[in-house]
Amino acid sequence: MSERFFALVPAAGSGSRAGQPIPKQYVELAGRSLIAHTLAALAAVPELAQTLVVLAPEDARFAAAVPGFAGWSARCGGATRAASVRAGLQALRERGAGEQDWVLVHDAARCLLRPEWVQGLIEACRADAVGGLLAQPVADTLKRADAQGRVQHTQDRRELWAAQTPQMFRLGLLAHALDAAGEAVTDEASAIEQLGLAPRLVRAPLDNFKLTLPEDFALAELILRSRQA
Ligand SMILES: Nc1ccn([C@@H]2O[C@H](COP(=O)(O)OP(=O)(O)OP(=O)(O)O)[C@@H](O)[C@H]2O)c(=O)n1
Ligand SMILES: C[C@](O)(CO)[C@H](O)COP(=O)(O)O
Repeated sequence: MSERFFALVPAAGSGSRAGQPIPKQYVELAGRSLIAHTLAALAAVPELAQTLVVLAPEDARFAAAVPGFAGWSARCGGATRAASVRAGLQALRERGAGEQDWVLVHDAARCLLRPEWVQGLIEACRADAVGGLLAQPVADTLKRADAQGRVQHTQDRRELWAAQTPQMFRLGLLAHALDAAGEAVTDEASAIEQLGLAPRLVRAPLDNFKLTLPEDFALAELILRSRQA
């Protein structure tokens, strides 16, 4: 069987930094839930065989937030993003995904995703021995701070990129990397790097940002509405 591409969407977080009354993935923006925007973008990527959403075990909102969702969901989320992704990889295996299939892990909370960015990542990485991720070269001048909030020094930014998602690796390699890395890694690429491998960086736009803080929601809504106009 030829290799396939699966999307894996961790959506089991609580959104503790977002200041919302419900988990941030279920907040409504421009007429539908944040996660519904994310899944609509993935559904428009023809290369993807299927999308699996990782939910918290106690999740009771998904079905109403994404009516008619045609992909897979599994209530196997863990205490950390890494644990949720590991459980999601196992859920993909149980649904027939193989160790050589590609998995594109994408945060539910990056709801401004566009299908063409995903296609660009796939094109750039499908022949790559390691895999890669969407990312953006850092544009601001970077300061390292001390505990009092005063500048210690200015960091050279020339080789620095901000990691985004999707992050795309073969299922078997990613599962092995995450098992070895433990809970502390904040993205898939970090786990792969710890194996001594170098994921490919694929340049992506700034508006693929992750909704994390309260002020991110108004900006995301503005962008989503401007796309509808
Ligand atoms: N235990 C966790 C933690 C996070 N995520 C998911 O990973 C993505 C990125 O994580 P983040 O932005 O940190 O989300 P939260 O953990 O929900 O936010 P916070 O850290 O502010 O609590 C989100 O789509 C989130 O739902 C997950 O599936 N399981
Ligand atoms: C995966 C990620 O979105 C890449 O930038 C990020 O590392 C998630 O970090 P968080 O602290 O779990 O939000």
